Amino acid sequence: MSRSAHPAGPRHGDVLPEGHYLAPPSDLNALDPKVWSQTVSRNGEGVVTVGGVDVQSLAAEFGTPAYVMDEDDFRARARAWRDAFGADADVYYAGKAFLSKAIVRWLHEEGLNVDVCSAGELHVALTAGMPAERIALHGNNKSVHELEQAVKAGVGHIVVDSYQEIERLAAIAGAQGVRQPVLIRITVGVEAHTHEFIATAHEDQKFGLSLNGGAAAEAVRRVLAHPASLELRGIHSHIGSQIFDTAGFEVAARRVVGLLAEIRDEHGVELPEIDLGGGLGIAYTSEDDPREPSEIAVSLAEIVRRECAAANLRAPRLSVEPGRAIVGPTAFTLYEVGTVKPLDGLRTYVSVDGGMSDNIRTALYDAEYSVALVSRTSDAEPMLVRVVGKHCESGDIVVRDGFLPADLVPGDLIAVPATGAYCRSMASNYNHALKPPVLAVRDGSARVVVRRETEEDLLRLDIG
Ligand SMILES: Cc1ncc(COP(=O)(O)O)c(C=O)c1O
Ligand SMILES: N[C@@H](CCCC[NH3+])C(=O)O
Repeated sequence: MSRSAHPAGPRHGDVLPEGHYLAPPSDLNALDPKVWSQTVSRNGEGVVTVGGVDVQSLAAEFGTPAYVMDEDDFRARARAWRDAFGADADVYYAGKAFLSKAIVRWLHEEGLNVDVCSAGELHVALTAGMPAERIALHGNNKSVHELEQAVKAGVGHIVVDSYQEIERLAAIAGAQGVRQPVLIRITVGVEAHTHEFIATAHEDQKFGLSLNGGAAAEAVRRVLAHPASLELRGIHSHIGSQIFDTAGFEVAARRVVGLLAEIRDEHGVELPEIDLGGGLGIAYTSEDDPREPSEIAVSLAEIVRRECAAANLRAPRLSVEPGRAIVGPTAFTLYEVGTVKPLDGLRTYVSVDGGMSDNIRTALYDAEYSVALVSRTSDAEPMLVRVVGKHCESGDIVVRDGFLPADLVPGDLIAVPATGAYCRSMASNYNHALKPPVLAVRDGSARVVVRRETEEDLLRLDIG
């Protein structure tokens, strides 16, 4: 998420302030396949199409703003993870990135499991038909209600995150006469190279039980003290999100296997599973270089195999929990331009009909995004733009720095790619904005999988 310094690039007129880090792209009409989903292209008229449907038709039929999801691309990415990890591993899609009934059905069909972290996500996953044993429940402060629902449904794993939760869950499972399979979430002490707010394996934060401080080993003792109601299946580690450098995962894998060996030595049990979490980064701009799932699968499996052999342990079953890497690149947000406001010597502000209510990531994490004019092509010079929303907030920024053609006018459609993850799921009703719909597009047809909110929806909760 850090901005990389760019060497003094080509200058186009005076569009780029002196010393600016970003260079204009050589072709403003090009759609970099790194940041756009696989079926996106331009048709003969220069209009962008996805899944065989052009964005003008989408805007005319469904309105803007809208999240437009490429179903084939989603399925292909889900399958790529499934295939990369193979039959000896499980891939849990992290539902927090974006969850809906359609997504759950696609995951089910493609052979993936789901990780949920609230009763709400659990409800969606179960309602859409995901078998409970293929669901894992996470959370650092799961309520009694959430634990009861999960045990009652028969979820495959509950990932425990505190001593108090171990006791709570043991009591709940005991009361239901269930022996609940659990994993223990540990913090392995890795400083993941990502934004502070989304790094989760360093010591000073709320998730997990510390390996170095001994809390992880103590949690193992406490879970094993409830053999009738808790079945300790393994250890879980998640080091953070939007990570490109895989060294952190490798260190985590080594440390998790190290704990398995300590557990074997202290308790005489070999735990059969480990989960190394999610967190693989995606390309938000052409400068990002994510790794393929197949590379990650090979290196993680190899490290686990090697470390287990060295510790004389049977290799445990491996799980991973990618969210962003599956759904992030599959969708773009389609907006209509409302105003174009050039500020001399600075940049041009382009206001769209959405904003921080449909994409909070720029304001929250200083995240970078790309943007393109999608309703036509243009030969005009590039102009440096900031794409902003319509909220009462100067930090209401969707794309901090991007280039659009200088002949951009109100009514043009622009799109921000790679908004499939953590945009709709973190959307808000700030200023009573109506959350946009999610459209699934495939084989020349589009359908609404999550409808646009209406003003009636806003009033439904407001009982006066
Ligand atoms: C426990 C856990 N698993 C999986 C994920 C998914 O992360 P990502 O969407 O970065 O793959 C997260 C979010 O960071 C998480 O907290
Ligand atoms: N919501 C974050 C990532 C946190 C993932 C959940 N632990 C993002 O948009 O990048």
